[in-house]
Amino acid sequence: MIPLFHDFTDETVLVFGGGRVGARKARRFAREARTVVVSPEFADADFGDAELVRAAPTPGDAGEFVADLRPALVVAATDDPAVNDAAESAAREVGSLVNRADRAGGRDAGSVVVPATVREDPVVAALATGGTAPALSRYLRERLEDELADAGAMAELVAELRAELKATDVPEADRHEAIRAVVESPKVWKGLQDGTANALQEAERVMQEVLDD
Ligand SMILES: C[C@@]1(CC(=O)O)c2cc3[nH]c(cc4nc(cc5[nH]c(cc(n2)[C@H]1CCC(=O)O)[C@@](C)(CC(=O)O)[C@@H]5CCC(=O)O)C(CC(=O)O)=C4CCC(=O)O)c(CCC(=O)O)c3CC(=O)O
Ligand SMILES: NC(=O)C1=CN([C@@H]2O[C@H](COP(=O)(O)OP(=O)(O)OC[C@H]3O[C@@H](n4cnc5c(N)ncnc54)[C@H](O)[C@@H]3O)[C@@H](O)[C@H]2O)C=CC1
Repeated sequence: MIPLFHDFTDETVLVFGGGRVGARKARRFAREARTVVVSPEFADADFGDAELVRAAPTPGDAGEFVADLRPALVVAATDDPAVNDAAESAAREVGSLVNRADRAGGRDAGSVVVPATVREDPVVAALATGGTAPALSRYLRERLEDELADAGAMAELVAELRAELKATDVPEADRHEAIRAVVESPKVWKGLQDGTANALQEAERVMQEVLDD
């Protein structure tokens, strides 16, 4: 399986099932998408900004919600395999992506897995285990959170430096080398911990060293 990134801004995500798993998926997608959760009961859990619709669609009814909302993604997270099957068929009929929360293993095109995610905006890392060990994805995610703690600030710094360099007549190969030297510099990473001004100063020094060579 190959991870891809999908921008859900201005899209709709439809979740069937309001248990612990439905709540976790809803929280995740509601950060970015209009998210609607359909379920007869809602676990005493945080659903983020998702809209909750109290209903218990039969397998025959599930398609109506999909046809009405035309979601970019349908999440099948009920404890009823027949309803999850119907949610998947309905999603495929209208060309939506589908996430089967109740299935491990390989998937056909259009059937996606939700990875464990570390978010240090604008940096995002996704982890999965091919469905073999989701608890391991979770554990590795927790470990990576520390590792990536300053990555967002580094990305913003590099974006600034790239724009600056692109506006000069420094040859492309030298620009690339200078940027690589910045992201690999322990002193710049250290500077990010002490405040952006320090990091910027150190990055300018590292780049100058490369460009003077
Ligand atoms: C295939 C996949 C489909 C999908 O949901 O997209 C799937 C399927 C299943 N999960 C099951 C169980 C658990 N899942 C978790 C946790 C997470 N599961 C997530 C993703 C995925 N789970 C996809 C594969 C990802 C990969 O390849 O690694 C994460 C990463 C993302 C998220 O869900 O948000 C999130 C961690 C988020 C985080 O913390 O960062 C825990 C641990 C916990 O809850 O603490 C347990 C209990 C321990 C255990 O069983 O391992 C079961 C068995 C149910 C049963 O026993 O009946 C199935 C179905 C089956 O295996 O048949
Ligand atoms: N992907 C993952 O990370 C995990 C997946 N699972 C799988 O996901 C399923 C859901 O897990 P939990 O949330 O822990 O189960 P749960 O039993 O707590 O929640 C299931 C929810 O589905 C709702 N539901 C039942 N019939 C429905 C219908 N016709 N339409 C809409 N909603 C309906 C129930 O009211 C309940 O809120 C499990 O059966 C299991 O197969 C379980 C653990 C983790």
